[in-house]
Amino acid sequence: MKLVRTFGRSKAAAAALVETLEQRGAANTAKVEPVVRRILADVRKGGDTGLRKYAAKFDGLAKGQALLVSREEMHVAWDDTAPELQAAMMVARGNILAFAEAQKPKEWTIAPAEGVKTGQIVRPLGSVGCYVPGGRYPLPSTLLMTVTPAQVAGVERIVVCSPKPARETMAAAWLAGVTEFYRVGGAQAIAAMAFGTETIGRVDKIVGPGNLFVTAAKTIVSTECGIDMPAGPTEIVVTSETGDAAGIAADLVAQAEHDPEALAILITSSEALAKDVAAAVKLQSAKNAIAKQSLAAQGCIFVTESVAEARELTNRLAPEHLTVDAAADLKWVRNAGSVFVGAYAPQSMGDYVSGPNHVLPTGRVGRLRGGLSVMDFVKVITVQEYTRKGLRKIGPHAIALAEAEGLVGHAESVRVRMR
Ligand SMILES: NC(=O)c1ccc[n+]([C@@H]2O[C@H](COP(=O)([O-])OP(=O)(O)OC[C@H]3O[C@@H](n4cnc5c(N)ncnc54)[C@H](O)[C@@H]3O)[C@@H](O)[C@H]2O)c1
Ligand SMILES: N[C@H](CO)Cc1c[nH]c[nH+]1
Ligand SMILES: [Zn+2]
Repeated sequence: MKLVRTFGRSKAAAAALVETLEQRGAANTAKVEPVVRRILADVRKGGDTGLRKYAAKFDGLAKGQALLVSREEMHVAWDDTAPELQAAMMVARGNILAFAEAQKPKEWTIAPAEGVKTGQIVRPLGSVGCYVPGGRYPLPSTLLMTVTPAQVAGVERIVVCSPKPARETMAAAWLAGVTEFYRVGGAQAIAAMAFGTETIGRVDKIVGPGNLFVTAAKTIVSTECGIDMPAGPTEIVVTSETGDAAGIAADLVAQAEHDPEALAILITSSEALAKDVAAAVKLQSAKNAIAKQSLAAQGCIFVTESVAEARELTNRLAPEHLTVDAAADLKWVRNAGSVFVGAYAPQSMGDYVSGPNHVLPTGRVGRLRGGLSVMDFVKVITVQEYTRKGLRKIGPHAIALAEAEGLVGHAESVRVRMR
């Protein structure tokens, strides 16, 4: 990992690096945009034919192979899964379910004046597409993380797309009760869910993580289909003064192993911790080819002049995963997808079993929102109800505002009911 001091002689270089990191999300999308646009256009025009062409090219889909993964295939996959893994999936699903239930927005009503009721009702989306990555590793955990909150929200039609689905992913689908699962991935799967094909009906919203191609495709289709957020190649920032070097290094290596494009960063004002973590990362990543590649390409350790500067830089980067030393640190955290507190909270626990979602914003979108949640699968619709008395009470204020805006029709629509 590159060691970068934010003061002294390397101050300018550090500032330039931070700017590059800030622009990384958009720059990465731009790199793959031409090829992704071509795939999207081909699937939009060619439907199943276009989809199959790319699924065969990138993921080895056989000619004539069914796109739909049958319930029977999922059942066989579940039966072939080792009991320990079945148990792990059940624990993960239970915790994700409980967390999503707790997060579900509530319906409520208030009375701003006598005879006036305002409130909100909560309704599920009609249909969603859950993208489950399957390029480098099968991610059954992502199937549980995307499908479960959609079910808690009450979404009627839940579609899953995953390229060359592994037995473990199909087993997770069985556990979650998935009924519409297609063995397609990449930008072509995003196109199919956004535009529809003969086999795959379009959905209202696409959620889930993926590599650069998937993330760029989601961003492009977002003008005509809802999306959750860019949840692209994994990012980790550890901001620590007192952490344990071996544990910090293990988290950096773990998240770096997702993708050569993954981003792993330590921010500290402690020169000694920086050096210890650098040495531990070198050792721990020695046999992990992908982690080694991403750490060499993007990994860096910022040594800041002060603790305050370390915190400010962390919020500027708005990372997907953030680890801090202690609960007191939560006070200064403003931007992050998910926060892990203390030496005994490996980020991998959040990836699998804690319950909060592991589908998290990348590319500094942590400035705008947290991870995927049940809120992504519902609409909060406001409601307002008046009695004649209520209208007479606050109607004149609406008339005053309407007249100030010159909207005489608005004013009259209130006045006519007050007579
Ligand atoms: N941010 C999050 O919440 C989060 C969560 C889990 C995983 N991830 C990320 O998801 C990603 C998973 O990536 P993956 O590659 O393993 O699986 P993936 O399913 O995202 O991508 C595989 C697909 O990429 C497409 N593809 C590959 N090479 C291509 C090319 N040259 N041209 C066009 N399309 C091409 C193929 O269609 C293939 O189906 C990783 O980057 C990981 O870090 C992020
Ligand atoms: N760390 C990933 C999010 O960036 C999620 C994941 C799934 N499996 C293992 N990890
Ligand atoms: Zn992970």
